Amino acid sequence: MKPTIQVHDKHFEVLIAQHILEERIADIAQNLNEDFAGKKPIFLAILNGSFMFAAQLMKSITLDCQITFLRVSSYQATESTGKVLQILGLNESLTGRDVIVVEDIIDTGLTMIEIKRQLLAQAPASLSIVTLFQKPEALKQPIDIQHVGFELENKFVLGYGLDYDELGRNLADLYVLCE
Ligand SMILES: O=P(O)(O)OC[C@H]1O[C@H](OP(=O)(O)OP(=O)(O)O)[C@H](O)[C@@H]1O
Ligand SMILES: Nc1nc2[nH]cnc2c(=O)[nH]1
Repeated sequence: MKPTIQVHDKHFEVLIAQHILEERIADIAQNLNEDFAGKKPIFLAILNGSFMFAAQLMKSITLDCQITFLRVSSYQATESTGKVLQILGLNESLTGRDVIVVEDIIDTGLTMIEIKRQLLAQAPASLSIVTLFQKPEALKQPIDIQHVGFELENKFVLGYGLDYDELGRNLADLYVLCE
């Protein structure tokens, strides 16, 4: 039996070890270095979950580039419009820039679809999406993602920046909820 850890009331086991995650992140960085050779992209890392992925990715990026950290807040605007997602912390103009959005996970895809819509309104030269994890079966609408680190089954995961009720973000491996 695999060893498990407990976070709050739930048990998790290792799904992907740190060294595998970090080898794949180095490959993604290499692809980005090639895709954006001669350009000065701006990386937009979506907090909180992407902090560990973004830090590891940037260590292998050799381009002249900027990085900035955004938060998205979703709140109930009115009963009729339902959930509204607002991007916070974006002070730079993205017009004419090569923008690379860095996410930890795309699950239903609804967060990323809305982030994309708002960023495209600023007329960037290009908009690329990089996510460490994606759950293809959970996607609610098709979405163009340029770089995916790992495709996962539709199960709750934890660690490497991702939380369960705010705990577990500091775990160096990726864990999955035990069945
Ligand atoms: O594809 P979706 O179903 O929309 O889910 C993906 C979103 O969920 C996570 O963020 P979360 O809201 O948990 O915030 P956090 O990054 O601060 O943990 C993740 O970082 C994505 O932003
Ligand atoms: N921690 C965590 N956050 C998520 N946000 C969307 N999907 C997930 C998931 O599987 N785990």
